[in-house]
Amino acid sequence: MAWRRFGGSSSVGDAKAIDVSDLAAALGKWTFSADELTELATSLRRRHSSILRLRPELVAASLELSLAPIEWYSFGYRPTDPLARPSRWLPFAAGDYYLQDAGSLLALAAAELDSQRWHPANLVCDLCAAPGGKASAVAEQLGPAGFLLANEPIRSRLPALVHNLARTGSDRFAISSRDPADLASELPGCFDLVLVDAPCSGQALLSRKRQSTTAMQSSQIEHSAARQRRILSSAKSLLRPGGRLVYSTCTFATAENEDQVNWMVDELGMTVDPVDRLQAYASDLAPASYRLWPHRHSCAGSFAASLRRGDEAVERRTYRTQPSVKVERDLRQWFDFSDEAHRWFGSNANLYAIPSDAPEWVERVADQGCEIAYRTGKVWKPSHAAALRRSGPLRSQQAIDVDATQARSYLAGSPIPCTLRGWSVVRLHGRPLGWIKSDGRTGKNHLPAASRFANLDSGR
Ligand SMILES: C[S@@+](CC[C@H](N)C(=O)[O-])C[C@H]1O[C@@H](n2cnc3c(N)ncnc32)[C@H](O)[C@@H]1O
Repeated sequence: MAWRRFGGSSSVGDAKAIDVSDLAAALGKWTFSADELTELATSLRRRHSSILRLRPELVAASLELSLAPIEWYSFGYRPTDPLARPSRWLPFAAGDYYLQDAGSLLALAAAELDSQRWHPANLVCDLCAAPGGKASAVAEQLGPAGFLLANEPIRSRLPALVHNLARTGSDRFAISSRDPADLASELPGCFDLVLVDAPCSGQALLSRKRQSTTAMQSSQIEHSAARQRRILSSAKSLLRPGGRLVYSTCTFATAENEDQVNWMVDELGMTVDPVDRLQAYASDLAPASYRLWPHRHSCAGSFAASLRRGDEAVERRTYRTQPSVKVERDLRQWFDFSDEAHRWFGSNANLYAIPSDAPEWVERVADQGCEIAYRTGKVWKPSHAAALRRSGPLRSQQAIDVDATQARSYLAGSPIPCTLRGWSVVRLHGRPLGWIKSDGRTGKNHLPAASRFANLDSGR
């Protein structure tokens, strides 16, 4: 599985100069003064450092890092030192935070994940989920009865999604890889909240050097806008009456942003649902629409909007829970499978667990969930995701606690001393890091190569 790393460099990029008139045309109906347009063009050549999105249960002060809060999202923090490399800090390897562009937090703020209005029992679909920047934030905020379906149609993008969801330690998610229209015909009216973080022309990615200036071309913008409308129609069908849709992009073109909001109101009959505390970022071109700009907000830039499906009746299907797959005997050595709290699905190569109160339809559409075990040849092994789980009776029966020095050594891939025999989870101050298998003296390191951290700073 590929682990997506988000670097924290703040150096000035060497991206090609951006033609100001091309930029003005690409913005569409949005207008800036000549000076501000030049400022924006300059800012698009600058790389903005990633920020930290903390686990909701953590208090920033407990990390003993020098951080300043992000204004638009309560769990977002920026290192005060612009040269800081938070991807090299031990708390990152231990799963205390996710690194992403501050602009990505706008959609989370629009979904009100960090507010009193968030409902932990929500059924959520992230329709365009990889690599999981938003899906992982949702998974961390779900409580009993809540569930996330993270959908990503491009299969090659699934490993990063799988990995980032595993890092949350939650089991309240499943992963599908369907075209949105297929999913909508399988699961009409099933969700309280659908996130559409749409594929787009990606003009904001210019500053992260993950997009070329073709992002400015009208053909690219029109192509993206047409695809977004198809996805949005499906997203509406997935919502229950009154359910919420949060639409977001990382591009500046109004054709892919405010125009789409107006289209959803006019053509799909949706209503807008303003987010009061985002008023400072409100767009004048459509209601309940918010923007961040690289030259104003020290991020790559983003757009988010909040809408609701009307109360019209939706014909819901009934689903029957599929019987759990039979759990083989050798899996019982690590976990208690006798509990009624879980359902199991998978194949004879991978076993996934979901809480037994997860929606009945999960096994119909899911390819993966929280992986508990996988088989190589005839031998079952416990999965890395199972070690990282932070709740529930499926926790390993055995764990060993290590200090920061041992944790760094383990995370770099080294064996560690362990007097327990067999499989144990290695923990740092209660945070699970991964598996070892010990002969009673030395614990062999079972961290997947993609989850190792060879260059952690020693002081943090
Ligand atoms: C902006 S990215 C999503 C980022 C993700 N939400 C996050 O926060 O990490 C858009 C995603 O949509 C996926 N995608 C591409 N075509 C799609 C389609 N027709 N329907 C749904 N998603 C699509 C892309 O593969 C990509 O992973």
